[in-house]
Amino acid sequence: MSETLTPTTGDKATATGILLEDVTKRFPGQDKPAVGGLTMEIPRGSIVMLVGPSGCGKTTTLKMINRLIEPSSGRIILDGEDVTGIDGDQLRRGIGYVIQAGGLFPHMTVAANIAVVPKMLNWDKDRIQSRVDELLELVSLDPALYRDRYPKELSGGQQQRVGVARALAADPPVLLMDEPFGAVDPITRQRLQDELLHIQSELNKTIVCVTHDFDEAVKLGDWIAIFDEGAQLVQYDSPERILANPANEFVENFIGSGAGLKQLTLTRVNEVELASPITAGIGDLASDTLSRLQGAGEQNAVVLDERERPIQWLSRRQLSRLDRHTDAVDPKLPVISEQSTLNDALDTMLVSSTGAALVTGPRDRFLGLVTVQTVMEAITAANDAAQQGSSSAPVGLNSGGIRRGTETDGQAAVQDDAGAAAGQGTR
Ligand SMILES: Nc1ncnc2c1ncn2[C@@H]1O[C@H](COP(=O)(O)OP(=O)(O)OP(=O)(O)O)[C@@H](O)[C@H]1O
Repeated sequence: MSETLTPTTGDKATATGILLEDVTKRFPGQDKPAVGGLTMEIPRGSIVMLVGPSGCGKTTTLKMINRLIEPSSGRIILDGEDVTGIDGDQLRRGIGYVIQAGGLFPHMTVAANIAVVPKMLNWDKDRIQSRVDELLELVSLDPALYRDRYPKELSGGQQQRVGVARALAADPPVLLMDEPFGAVDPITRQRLQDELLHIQSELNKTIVCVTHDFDEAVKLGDWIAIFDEGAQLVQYDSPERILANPANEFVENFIGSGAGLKQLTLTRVNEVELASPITAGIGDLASDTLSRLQGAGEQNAVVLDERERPIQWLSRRQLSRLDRHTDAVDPKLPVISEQSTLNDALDTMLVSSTGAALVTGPRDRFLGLVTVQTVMEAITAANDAAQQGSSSAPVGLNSGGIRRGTETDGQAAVQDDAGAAAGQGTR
């Protein structure tokens, strides 16, 4: 393990999306550094969540990556290139940045907001226009409806989506997000999280995201960095291992109660096997559907519209009173996305008291059913995996903040916990 502990060579940096190397930030007039001697690998193509108490240095760490805040010392390396000294504006054009409530320019339309960076990069008009529409589709906003609106004509969730589209406009390899879903209601937040995961499964960006919400960190993060004051890394590991083996009492308190239930947040619906119920189309004879149900020994059938989206979920009894399936959409259908967590699935099932939820994929197409039974089996599997998981965590350590760190400081800190950060070794 020890050869992976000193990420100071060019080779190592190339394998890493982002590398913070012994980075310190001191603000004038503050006696302690906001970020003290932080060394941290952000693996390429992964989502790293930064969590920790208020004022511990999360945002400062994030903003040093795109140099909105200049480090007092240390180096920032992006895809193998030391960017600590390059022009900040140029650097930021290559890094997507999303802040709370989208941070949109109020006097510009949605399209103009998304086009800001492509314009700076001198893209031609047609290319910008088609990119804007493509991105609006990506974040699930109909371009024809939304491209000419102003931010104030959008809901909070829609503004946030446009913020994500804007950050992705020039297809940057790195996306920085500061409390991106902090300003929206819990249901919208869940949807936006699911969409981010959808987008990430397509685009595979290197994402660093600050959040106050530990559940959000567990849901979105490939890796979670838990900071204490001065951006001292207390633990940097997979959500599974942090939940199963919190490094110390600070982390335990941070996780809060219900670590067992939080395991449900670790598994997404697309990782479990879905059941395939009987389905029917609009206009089909209900009696046919009923006899197929009876033949299969099942109780409920799903009615799909012409684009294969679920619109009704009917029991034998409801079917027996029907002639043909109509196109009426049941607004109370227990539908979840394949990117939803099993926690979300269980919530949906409990509210609808059906013991199952309908799962949809891209463009809301019906994929199958997830049942309580599936959820229970997945919890057992997740627990087993957390106990056995062996992939090593990225490097993360502090050199000691105020006193500049030595090699020995850093190594001692990491060896503490099999590669996971354990800043307490140096404090
Ligand atoms: N521009 C600044 N000038 C002086 N001190 C600052 C400045 N920005 C941040 N700080 C201080 O640096 C420390 C870290 O702040 P930072 O915003 O990074 O914390 P955070 O973990 O993101 O907090 P929160 O969760 O509350 O957003 C805090 O003590 C803060 O007061």
